[in-house]
Amino acid sequence: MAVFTDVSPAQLQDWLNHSNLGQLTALEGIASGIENTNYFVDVTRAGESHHYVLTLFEKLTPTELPFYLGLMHHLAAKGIPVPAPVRLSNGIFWGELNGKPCALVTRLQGRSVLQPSAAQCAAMGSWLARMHQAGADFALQQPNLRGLSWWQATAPVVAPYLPADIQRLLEDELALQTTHAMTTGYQDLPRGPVHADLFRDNALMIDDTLGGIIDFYFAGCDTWLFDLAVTLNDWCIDVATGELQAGACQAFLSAYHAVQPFTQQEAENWEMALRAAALRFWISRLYDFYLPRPAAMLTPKDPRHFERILIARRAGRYPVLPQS
Ligand SMILES: Nc1ncnc2c1ncn2[C@@H]1O[C@H](COP(=O)(O)OP(=O)(O)OP(=O)(O)O)[C@@H](O)[C@H]1O
Ligand SMILES: N[C@@H](CCO)C(=O)O
Repeated sequence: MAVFTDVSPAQLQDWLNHSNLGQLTALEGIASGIENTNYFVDVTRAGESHHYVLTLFEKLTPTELPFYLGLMHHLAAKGIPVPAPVRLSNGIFWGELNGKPCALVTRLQGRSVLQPSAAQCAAMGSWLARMHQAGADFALQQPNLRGLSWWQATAPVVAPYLPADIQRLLEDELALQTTHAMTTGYQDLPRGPVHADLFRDNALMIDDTLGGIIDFYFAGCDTWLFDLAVTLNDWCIDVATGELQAGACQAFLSAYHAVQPFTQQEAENWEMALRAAALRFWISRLYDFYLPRPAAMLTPKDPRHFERILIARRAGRYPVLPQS
């Protein structure tokens, strides 16, 4: 269930009228997703059909939206397949419905895949490199709001729920990541706007082609390597065992490298990036598991999945980055 806030056809038609966006022909709540309320919305305008997704932001505040929606607009304008936000009559990309900030974005084709093939991992790697390049001249700056400062603030909140040995793992990794973030090697890594939540469920595939990437609402400025690590940790595993698949890793990393070659410095920071990416989602899943939102009838995602991934990366189980 992911319609936290109901919108009636009459309410939406009234909202569309303010921006002359046309006549509503279909409105359907979307069941998946855990962060926001989403609807599929069809309208006709000047005799043509348009297919959109309406998102009501349940937690985000209007101060964060210009970065996310502006980045999607910037990437879409450069031909990167992402939902393009619709500009409203107020000249910006977001408005308000039922007391929640909201946005209308174009609906993309495709379906998410549970177990991507090597060809699909390659499509993902190439998309990610092109997105990093295309985002490099985006004018707005916003940090990754689920970055180091958030881990430092949230780890002590979830730690008391964990057995002592797992608490020690959490504290040790956080301390190492804190020290690592101060090294010049880390600070000089290529960086810019990154998606930062590029899991399989955020990619819509049409066979081996990428229809597009959705859900930019954790995007922020961070190292490209962090984005790569988040994506590899989710895309290149055998879903049944959680272990990395060599063929998928190779396809994903080679495709990225062919568009945006890896630097020596990225190779040196790779293990810590993979560990950071595992730590980030371990902490957020622990938080959602032990401190769930009161109104949300949701099954929390398994935090132990990322505890195991962190342990595997600390033990050296990861592929090397290709070098030219
Ligand atoms: N632009 C789009 N085009 C096509 N389908 C979309 C689009 N945006 C969202 N969807 C559909 O809506 C579903 C829920 O969207 P999304 O994953 O963004 O949910 P969320 O609650 O906002 O985020 P989260 O993934 O963090 O739970 C997606 O799985 C996808 O099926
Ligand atoms: N991708 C996140 C969910 C929120 O975006 C996870 O799997 O924990």
